[in-house]
Amino acid sequence: MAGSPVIRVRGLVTRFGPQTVHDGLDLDVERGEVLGVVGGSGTGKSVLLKEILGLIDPAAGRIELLGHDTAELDRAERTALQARTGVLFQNGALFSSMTVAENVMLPLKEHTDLAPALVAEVARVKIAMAGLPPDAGTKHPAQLSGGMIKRAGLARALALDPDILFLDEPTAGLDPIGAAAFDTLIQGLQRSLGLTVFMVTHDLDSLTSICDRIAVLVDKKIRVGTLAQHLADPHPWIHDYFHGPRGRAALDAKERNQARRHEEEDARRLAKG
Ligand SMILES: Nc1ncnc2c1ncn2[C@@H]1O[C@H](COP(=O)(O)OP(=O)(O)OP(=O)(O)O)[C@@H](O)[C@H]1O
Repeated sequence: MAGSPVIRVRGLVTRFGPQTVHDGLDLDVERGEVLGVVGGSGTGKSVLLKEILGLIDPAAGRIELLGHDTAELDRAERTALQARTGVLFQNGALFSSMTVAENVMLPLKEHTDLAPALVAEVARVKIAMAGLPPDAGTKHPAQLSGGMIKRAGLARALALDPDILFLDEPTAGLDPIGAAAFDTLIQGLQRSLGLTVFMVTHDLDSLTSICDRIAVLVDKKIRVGTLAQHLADPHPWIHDYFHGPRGRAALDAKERNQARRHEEEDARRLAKG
């Protein structure tokens, strides 16, 4: 994770009318890490994601994305930079009048000069990478389950081989098995593609199982740390979040998974003799 951060936020202030959402927020996201972003409802997680992407302008502060100060870019430069990111919005944000394949092809048509046959082929590969069956490409969003919509949105987010993947509540609305499968998929893609992942989530299982570090939005700022660091943080919201019943259950599950992995390693070692 050496080198300059792929996202660097300094002194961010966000206001909507009289409401101040962020007040002097700083954040560094390192290349190749999975950063989980948590915080109470309305603390500005989604707004932060949109500001980093250049979809909302902050009232003050500086945001650097992949080494570029986003405020200094003209429209074309901003669009080119956005093409190096992929976003999975909370509800998939698929275009309902288009098939899944057409949704995935859209960024390729807009941002590349690839021949139509190649565009279709790339879309087919991305749909498979997102864990969807081949026939999913011909379906419309209304014909898909919630989990399939997330995967289709993910396929579209991966269309342009992004450096950074932004996920807004990727497991919200999925059952625990579907959510765990989605986490595994994200982790596999992150490792094989070397992605940086910025993931807004309420899902403690995702935080404990796939995130390298966790950013907590409290008091209009961010505190970033490992799970162990947050567990030792006396801030009341952070303490309640990680030590509450849901936090405890997720940590127990993490410990059980670790114990199972150690057992598997031991069994493999014994089998080898
Ligand atoms: N375009 C907007 N105009 C005015 N206020 C907004 C706008 N977008 C967000 N807000 C306000 O900013 C605050 C932060 O919103 P945001 O959606 O980022 O919260 P969040 O932390 O993602 O919450 P949740 O976990 O409930 O999704 C909220 O009070 C919201 O009402």
